[in-house]
Amino acid sequence: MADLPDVLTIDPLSSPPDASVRPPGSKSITNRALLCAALAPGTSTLTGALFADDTRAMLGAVAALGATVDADPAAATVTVTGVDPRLGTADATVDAQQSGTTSRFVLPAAALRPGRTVVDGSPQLRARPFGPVLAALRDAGAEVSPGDFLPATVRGPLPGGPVRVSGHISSQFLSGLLMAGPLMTGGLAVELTSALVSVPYVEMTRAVMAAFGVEVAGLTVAPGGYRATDYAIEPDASAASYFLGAAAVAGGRVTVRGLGTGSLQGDVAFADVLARMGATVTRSADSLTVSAGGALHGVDVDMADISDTAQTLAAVAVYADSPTRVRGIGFIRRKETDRVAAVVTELRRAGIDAVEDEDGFTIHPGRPRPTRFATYEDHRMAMSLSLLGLRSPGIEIADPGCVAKTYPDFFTDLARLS
Ligand SMILES: O=C(O)C1=C[C@@H](OP(=O)(O)O)[C@@H](O)[C@H](O)C1
Ligand SMILES: C=C(OP(=O)(O)O)C(=O)O
Repeated sequence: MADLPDVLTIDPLSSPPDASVRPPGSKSITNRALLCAALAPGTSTLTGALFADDTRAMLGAVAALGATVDADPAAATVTVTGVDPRLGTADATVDAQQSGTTSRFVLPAAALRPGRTVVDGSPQLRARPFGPVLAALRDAGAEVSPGDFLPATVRGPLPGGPVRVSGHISSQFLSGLLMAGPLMTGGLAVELTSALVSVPYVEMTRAVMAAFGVEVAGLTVAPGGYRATDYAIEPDASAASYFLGAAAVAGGRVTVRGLGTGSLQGDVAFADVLARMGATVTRSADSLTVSAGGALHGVDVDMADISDTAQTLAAVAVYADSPTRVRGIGFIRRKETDRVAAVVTELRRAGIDAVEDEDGFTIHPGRPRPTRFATYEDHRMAMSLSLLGLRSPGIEIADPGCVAKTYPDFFTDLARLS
């Protein structure tokens, strides 16, 4: 990662972008593939992997579970030799840093180990919810420390069987349980006790598990095991939203290479939201292009399935010709920060009429004034608000280094649009 200053000024583009970009590997796919590979006897090679704080946290986590990892960041490749966690009797600790996926995915896998595993993370992660996955692991027969937050200690064996878990806070609890499912003695049958958010991420879990030889039928996994494989990871679709958003904001064209019609990532649907606003979207087997030139119109959209792109849309909505209402995302108040409050507060700081409600926000178009944006230790605040700087002068991003969570070279890649 390039050295970043404490505050970064974003220079407006001198002309509309006409660019082709390939963001780094998907965080979500990398962290699933790392875990499945770590649970598979034999050696798997992952290509196109993301190297960022969240995936380094998972690399550390799978090593703590006993897997052998050999990472080559320059080649975006990781070789993983898996182990059967049910043989792991030594005590272990996992530092999940700020990573929701690492922590929520590794807890069920760690609970397969007869040794004790302590899972902890940053103060930010300690404030995020863990109650549903910890309760489900207690249901499934693991020994789990009391409480609903990190640090948490888990210990197997994990008999499995029927478990109940909520879906309305995060889909990551369900994904984590499913991935440990084949190694639970009795397999796993999950019953959701509330409506699931972020649904495409559970489809992604099924797809990655299938690539490693495990089928999920509905929410049921039979006892069995993973098979080591070589696995290619697509570029990150949430990261791509900033470049597609840039095309919309600056009235140009951006192609994202590597995100084709067969993408496993729900966030590619962000392009469809831009299409509803008036942009043109073109898809091929291995790319996604957004071009914009005319007026952008506000939309009323439920983003419960693609909530990592809600802040991107908030930035784009500033330049539309009518208000944009985003619904269905109350649960993003418990991500890296309260993202609803944070994005509304920052846009208001720039003089934009932005209004929050319990379930989302409304952005009224306007002309942002020169502003130093706070970023709340949230990579997506930094990346999305930087889009305003591509069109409006005097936009500064405080603590730009927070993008290291998922996209260390984001600002270098953004500068390539000019
Ligand atoms: O499973 C995943 O890889 C993710 C699921 C989503 O979280 P929630 O299910 O908590 O909404 C998303 O916001 C996160 O960035 C990654
Ligand atoms: C919510 C996010 O991450 P996580 O939940 O994996 O920490 C994100 O990357 O926007």
